[in-house]
Amino acid sequence: MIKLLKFYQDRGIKIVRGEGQYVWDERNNKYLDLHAGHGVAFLGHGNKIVIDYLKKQMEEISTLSLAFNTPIREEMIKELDELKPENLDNLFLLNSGSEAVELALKIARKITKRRKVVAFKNSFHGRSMGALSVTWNKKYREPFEPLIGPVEFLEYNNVDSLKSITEDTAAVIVEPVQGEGGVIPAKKEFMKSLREVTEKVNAILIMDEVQTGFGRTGKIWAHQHFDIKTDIVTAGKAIGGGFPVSAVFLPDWIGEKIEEGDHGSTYGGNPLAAAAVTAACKVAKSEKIAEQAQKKGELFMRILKEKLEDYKIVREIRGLGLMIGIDLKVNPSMAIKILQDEKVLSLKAGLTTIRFLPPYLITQSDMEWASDAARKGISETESKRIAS
Ligand SMILES: Cc1ncc(COP(=O)(O)O)c(C=O)c1O
Repeated sequence: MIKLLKFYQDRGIKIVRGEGQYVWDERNNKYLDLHAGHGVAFLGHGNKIVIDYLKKQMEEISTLSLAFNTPIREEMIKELDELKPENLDNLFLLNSGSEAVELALKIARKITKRRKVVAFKNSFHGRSMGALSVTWNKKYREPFEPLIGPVEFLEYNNVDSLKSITEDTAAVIVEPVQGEGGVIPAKKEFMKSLREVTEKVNAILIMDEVQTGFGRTGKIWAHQHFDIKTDIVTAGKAIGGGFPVSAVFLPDWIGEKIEEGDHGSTYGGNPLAAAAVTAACKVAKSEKIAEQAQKKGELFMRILKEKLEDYKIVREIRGLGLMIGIDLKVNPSMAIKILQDEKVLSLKAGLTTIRFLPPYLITQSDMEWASDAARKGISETESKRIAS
């Protein structure tokens, strides 16, 4: 029988359906889903508006090249206009976060006519060749070298390290909160300095908001926490309400220099993706998802701190909005497994962090459930460590 390659460790359960912040396995066990398909299901599973838009679009027309116009794309543009990052009035749609990063890197090279890209230690930007080149983890990169270069990795949150950004830098790519790298929020002075330096040397600042974007951190765009404007924003995951779609936002001064043939995609901006994004925007506005993420994130963090901070193996509980990491002094895999046994799905970040990426629908009792499950996972990990 043909084998489906997964590239991820199998979690040992078969999920058959999802609704809101919950999923169910084949034995009808209910789980709180703080994994959310690597953060995609921020609007919850099976959002009614997203489903209705997709069904209708499927019936009307599901595929149509960008060479032709169609009403759903016009509707999407109208909806997205109120949510787009400030000054970034040009949009290209693709299908995954990595593809959005690829396009951003291509554009930076074309516009600046420079080659070097600066990224940061612990960064994650995807696994296609360009995106992988600016991803920090050597384990992901080394088997595929030589990658696209030159790339220089600087210390994240270290203003001094920004001196290496010079007139030969085409672009700097940064996550406002490093996700895969360990849920590490950027410091305000770091982001402000990064903006200043890139402006000074005319390097393009690419804000990779694939994980942080669309409300998760308590603002529609996480870089808004730092009162800065950026040159390019890449988005993905949450923006399609579960449908695979990504986006690159650009300002006019870059958009004007893009020519026919510079990029393209068979599926990019297809009517189904446009329908999904339109619906997601409607939900984002009517449900005020960013405000909810901010309030709920603060509450969740408080509950987690109360219940977990006293454990010796807990180094730090940190995050922004509903992007939360419990950083341990040890490998978190056993705790993540115990969380799953307690019917709470979470994921690993970096080498030592338990990561929660909840749907915005999470309630206080869900938070208590997750915190109690985390306490069990952490206390058992701690006792096992003491015993060994
Ligand atoms: C910040 C960031 N950029 C890019 C990506 C790659 O996205 P995708 O897996 O959709 O290609 C991810 C995925 O986790 C991400 O977190």
